[in-house]
Amino acid sequence: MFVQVAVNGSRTRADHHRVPLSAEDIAADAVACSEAGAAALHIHPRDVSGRETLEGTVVEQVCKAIRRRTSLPIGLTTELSIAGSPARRMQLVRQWSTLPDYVTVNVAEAGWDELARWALDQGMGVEAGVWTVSDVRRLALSGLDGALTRILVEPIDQSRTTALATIEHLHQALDLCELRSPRLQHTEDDSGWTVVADALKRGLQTRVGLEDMLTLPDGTRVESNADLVTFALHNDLTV
Ligand SMILES: C[C@H](N)CC(=O)CC(=O)O
Repeated sequence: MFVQVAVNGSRTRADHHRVPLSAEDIAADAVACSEAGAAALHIHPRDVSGRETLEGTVVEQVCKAIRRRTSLPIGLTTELSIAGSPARRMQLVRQWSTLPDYVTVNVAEAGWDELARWALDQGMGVEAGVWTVSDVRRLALSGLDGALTRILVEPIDQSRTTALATIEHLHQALDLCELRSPRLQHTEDDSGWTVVADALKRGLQTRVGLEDMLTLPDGTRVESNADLVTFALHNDLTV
């Protein structure tokens, strides 16, 4: 079972007191998640004030702090809202001197394909996030499928029922377009565990973490990212 952990996203300490923000906190969290059985990381680097950033100095600190302590593959966000514009995003990532193992690229965002091709040219992996059937078509037309680390199937801001319907449409479109990259399925908040359970039923990779959910399926608040990983790996969510 492949469970990635999204340790922080845009969450703040007001959301959860143990959201890791500094490079050292993220590295310590990564170690705990690795020991709990996580297969890979998804991280939003933060500056000293805790704000999300794609600045090269912070990316370097985060990657180096993690690699000093664990060999878990490191994935970084490239969310457009963090950089502000596609041009600024490219300017920032081109300054990275230490590279993560892969980046997440949202196909709905302007400039996604230039960013994905640049990342592949640098030897990084690319996770391509698809939110709609239009994203799937765009991804198919790009011809990037064979080069991707995985496709992220991500219904955004949807109720449980709507999320499951969207997922079904996304998989049908991916099949129709014959996109063969491994699929990881996840979403956030109330629908998070429903979508994880559906991923496991389908035999797909999935993702948990404080970015995606702050509670267990029964509403109990979790203490840490490692608790979420442990729960996903040691409970039969498919029943
Ligand atoms: C909508 C999701 N938060 C997208 C995600 O988790 C990947 C990313 O950082 O770009």
